[in-house]
Amino acid sequence: RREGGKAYVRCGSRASSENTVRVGVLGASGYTGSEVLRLLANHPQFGVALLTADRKAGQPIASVFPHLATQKLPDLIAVKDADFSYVDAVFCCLPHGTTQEIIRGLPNHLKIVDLSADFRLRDISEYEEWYGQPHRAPELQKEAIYGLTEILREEIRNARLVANPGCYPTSIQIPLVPLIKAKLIDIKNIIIDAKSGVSGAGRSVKENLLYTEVAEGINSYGVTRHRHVPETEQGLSDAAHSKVTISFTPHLMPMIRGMQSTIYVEMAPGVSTEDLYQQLKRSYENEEFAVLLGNGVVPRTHSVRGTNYCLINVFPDRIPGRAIIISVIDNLVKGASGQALQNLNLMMGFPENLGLHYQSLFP
Ligand SMILES: NC(=O)C1=CN([C@@H]2O[C@H](COP(=O)(O)OP(=O)(O)OC[C@H]3O[C@@H](n4cnc5c(N)ncnc54)[C@H](OP(=O)(O)O)[C@@H]3O)[C@@H](O)[C@H]2O)C=CC1
Ligand SMILES: CC(=O)N[C@@H](CCC(=O)OP(=O)(O)O)C(=O)O
Repeated sequence: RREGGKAYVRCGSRASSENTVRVGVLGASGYTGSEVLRLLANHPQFGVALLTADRKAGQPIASVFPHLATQKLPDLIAVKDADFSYVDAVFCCLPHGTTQEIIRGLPNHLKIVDLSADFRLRDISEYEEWYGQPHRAPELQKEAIYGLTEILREEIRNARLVANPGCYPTSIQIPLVPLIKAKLIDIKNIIIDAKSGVSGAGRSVKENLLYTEVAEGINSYGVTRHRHVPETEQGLSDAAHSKVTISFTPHLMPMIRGMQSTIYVEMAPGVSTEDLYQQLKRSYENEEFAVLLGNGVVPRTHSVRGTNYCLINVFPDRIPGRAIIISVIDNLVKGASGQALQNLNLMMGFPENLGLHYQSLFP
């Protein structure tokens, strides 16, 4: 189909409609960009209008990602060559730093979901401290809404620019925000042991991501200092109306996708594990993608592969007064592209679950 002289391609196989939302994917040759395209293949309202890349600009997407050869998609072009006048919304799947420069140059009519960290931290000086670079679009930071859908749904609906959360902060905040709001846990005594699949680090070549260094081993990284700490503390502190501090250690696991956060908490005096469970049950009983397992079932990354679910459960610790919470997501879906699509659905006035009806690929 052509409009304004440009080809755009509707995803999926359903009949086209004049109301199709024309979506651009900036950074389509990366992991989160290609994951957006996988999800859009089943979206009834969004059509892909534009794909960009940097080094791979000029190539057909199928030569970068053969699994996308089954979809009719535009070729990858450089951002500078893109005509945004025929695009309604963009997923910005670009590296931190680069993103600010590119987003500040985009026209105002676009709805933007930014998957990078560039607009997640409200405090610009905190961004500059943790990301080690000046912020080049502080004026846009003021209008950005943090895209943790289950917590900030109403704000997201009216947003033009959504800062999609990081994968670790998503897996941590979904279980902890309701518990903190209800004052059920000690906000100075939260310990998080988190693990990620290697796709969490993106597709660009890095020595520590070679198969030889990732397979058959576990690598802790960012020990005592990881940039997801301020992001997570910002969200948890909002819930507490007071400064929350966390101990957080991420690990790189020899798996492609998936993320688990095992969270150790001290309960407030008189609070039981059952109270934590009941609070999460009340908070998420009407949520499609935040699911409390119950019955002592242990959440597994295998259960969320390719899905937008966050599976959670709560367990009593052997130490009285303490509890263990386990939360799993797919880092590329609820931790990135799936939550981004959930947010754009809301921003465009659609049900938030459109195009997100996936069960896990198991085994
Ligand atoms: N991977 C994950 O699980 C998650 C990632 N994120 C965030 O999402 C964003 C994208 O991540 P991911 O997809 O993993 O990254 P990748 O490294 O896989 O992809 C990056 C994309 O950006 C393009 N790009 C790189 N530099 C430039 C530039 N200077 N100008 C224009 N385009 C450029 C690349 O093009 P080319 O290939 O042609 O070089 C590629 O398409 C990052 O900010 C990341 O932190 C957020 C949550 C989870
Ligand atoms: C395994 C791995 O390296 N993971 C990345 C986190 C990916 C993510 O959520 O996000 P943002 O980069 O968008 O913040 C890391 O620890 O930096």
